[in-house]
Amino acid sequence: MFDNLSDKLDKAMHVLKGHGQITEVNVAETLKEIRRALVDADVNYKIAKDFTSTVKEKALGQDVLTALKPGQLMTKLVKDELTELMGGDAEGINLSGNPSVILMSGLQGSGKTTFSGKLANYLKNKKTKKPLLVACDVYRPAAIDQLHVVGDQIGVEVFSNKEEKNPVKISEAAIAHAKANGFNVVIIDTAGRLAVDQVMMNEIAAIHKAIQPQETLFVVDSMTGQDAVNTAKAFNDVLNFDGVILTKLDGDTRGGAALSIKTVVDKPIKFIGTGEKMEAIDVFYPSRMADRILGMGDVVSLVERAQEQFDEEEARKLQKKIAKNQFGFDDFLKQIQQIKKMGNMKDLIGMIPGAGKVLKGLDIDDDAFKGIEAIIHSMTPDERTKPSIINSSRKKRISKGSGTSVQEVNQLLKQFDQMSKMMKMMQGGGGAKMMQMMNNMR
Ligand SMILES: Nc1nc2c(ncn2[C@@H]2O[C@H](COP(=O)(O)OP(=O)(O)OP(=O)(O)O)[C@@H](O)[C@H]2O)c(=O)[nH]1
Repeated sequence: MFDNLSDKLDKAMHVLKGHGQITEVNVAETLKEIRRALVDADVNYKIAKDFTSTVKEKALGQDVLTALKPGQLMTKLVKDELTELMGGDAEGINLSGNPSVILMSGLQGSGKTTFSGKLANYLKNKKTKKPLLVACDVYRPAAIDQLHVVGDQIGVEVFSNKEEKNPVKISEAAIAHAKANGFNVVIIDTAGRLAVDQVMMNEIAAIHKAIQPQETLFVVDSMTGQDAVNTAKAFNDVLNFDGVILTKLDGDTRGGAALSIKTVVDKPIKFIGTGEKMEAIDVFYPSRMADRILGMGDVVSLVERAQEQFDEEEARKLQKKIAKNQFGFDDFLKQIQQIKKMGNMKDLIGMIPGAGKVLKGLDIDDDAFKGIEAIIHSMTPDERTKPSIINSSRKKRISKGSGTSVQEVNQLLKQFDQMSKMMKMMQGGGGAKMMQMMNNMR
């Protein structure tokens, strides 16, 4: 996420390294670099210029006796300003209505339908709501089918009517259906167009006026950079929406949309989409995002994700297995699946402070566990519970079955063996011995 920007900001801070204090001269060069980094990330020039002016004012106004070194001070000031630029405090969505009606707006392909599903899934699982999804695209039957596929996937009912060509009527009927059937949130997915046009704007304005939603959200593809900001402005002029959803932040986006939208439309970014899966949705926290941009990671989100996946019952079972020396490849596979549920590898690594810098240039596969999983899947149940029986002919068979080399199979077996020993030791509290083992593994 925002790798280029992070890199450039890091270099900009470097200018101050070795200087005892911030002066007009050394700060000027750093600020020039910061401005350039922001403009390169597709941030509007005026926003970038205002940004550096504020940082400069604050930097020169700081007490010279501050305990922070100039580089650290500048990083803190930039972090604070980035947070401010992206919206200050995190803002939730309004769920006060009964039902609460949420209207989705945005261009075709921005990720409206996918996000409607993600939001329904999030509200159902994390907020114990009973959501109803509504398909209001009266032009493309395929869009209605797509929402049904999403609904089936997450176990949420979808309201649609392919015969009705008036989206206002569909929305009203859906709300009546929700009231009669105990749904407390209604998420309306509307039709998008390839570009902003009057017909689409009139249509969504009419829906908006008729149903008076508690929350109108504008969904935008963050990969579209400055265009994202222009589209946001056009929609906001008509709808006066409540919040922005930035999708596809998992891609190679430069970050400009995230950094400029709040200033242009003065509406908060509420959620971000970080993948195609239904779980790839995150509440947007400006301060955590600023940390990530500055390469400081986002440990809070990482721990939260781990906690979400943590199952106490499973953990207890696992502990018992480890104690009895019964931890096998099936358990290992389960652990991998849990990690995978936390998000893609690139995203997770980006949350570890400093990791981005250390692993720079390394091509981390989205599915880094593919090879390991293939190897385990090629093992027999017996081999999974008693890896010690895997002799050389079995290794050959496993490598063939998984499309890997015998060397890779060997490597996994060795790592698994060391890991099992380490786990056993952790149970027994053999600290020093474990350190020795970790050193060996390295
Ligand atoms: N990588 C990634 N892909 C996404 C994300 N959100 C949506 N997509 C993909 O983007 C494409 C378009 O998403 P849709 O949800 O169909 O977009 P839409 O706005 O509903 O488009 P229409 O229904 O045609 O108006 C699909 O292939 C999605 O899988 C995201 O956060 N990350």
